[in-house]
Amino acid sequence: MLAAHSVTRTFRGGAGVRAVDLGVRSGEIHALVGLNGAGKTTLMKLLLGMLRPTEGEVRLDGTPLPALPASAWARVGHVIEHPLAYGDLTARENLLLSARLHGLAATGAAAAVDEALEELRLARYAGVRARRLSAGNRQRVGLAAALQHQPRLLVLDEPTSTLDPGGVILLRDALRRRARDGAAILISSHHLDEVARIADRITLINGGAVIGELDPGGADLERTFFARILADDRRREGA
Ligand SMILES: Nc1ncnc2c1ncn2[C@@H]1O[C@H](COP(=O)(O)OP(=O)(O)OP(=O)(O)O)[C@@H](O)[C@H]1O
Repeated sequence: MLAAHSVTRTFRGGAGVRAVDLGVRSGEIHALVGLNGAGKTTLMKLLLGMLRPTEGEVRLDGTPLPALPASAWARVGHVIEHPLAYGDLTARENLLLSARLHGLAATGAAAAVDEALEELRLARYAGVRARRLSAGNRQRVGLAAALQHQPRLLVLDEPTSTLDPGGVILLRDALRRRARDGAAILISSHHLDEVARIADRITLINGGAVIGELDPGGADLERTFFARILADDRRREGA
């Protein structure tokens, strides 16, 4: 559904993303893992058209992003860096706004918001202004906003970074349900054990490049992760 072809975007100083090929298929949860600064967020921004590649291209359903009609984005959900939450609006108002921005009509939006509040166990905070919510509950509001319009593509950057264990399980179940219904899902994470539980495919990114995949069912994922990164660092130092 979503495919990056040889995508490059470098910043002044040399950091960025280089010649990345990556696909996200319908019905699949695909995880991106890498160290801080490896390029995960940059790649996700490129995949969502928030950043333009200097080389290569990204396609959604075979169409290059610049040629997509605005309506194509209505069935995409994402959380990149800061979850959408206007501080002065309540959790419910934030979700209603996001639902309408994703093209849901007023009645459908209200029902979708109620379901999302329930799914992310946010109902008791529905009337609380976002700026008064805890970081974890704000993240839940951002995730609810990304999930509630039943997107066919989800791109979530570190979606569990501030969630408690209950929130992690809720999100895991929510993503599994979406994938079962055919959504294509890309997540980034630092939590290898959690990634192993949820991902069908794990791509390893280091120094802005994809350096391979990890087997989600493999033994000692952490050890393999560090060994692969170390080998790549050594290879590049030697190059
Ligand atoms: N707008 C920018 N201008 C210059 N450099 C940037 C910019 N955005 C990102 N970078 C650099 O690109 C590299 C990749 O950053 P990115 O945020 O994509 O990493 P990440 O894998 O998401 O890291 P983390 O796990 O810490 O969130 C970093 O070295 C970062 O400093």
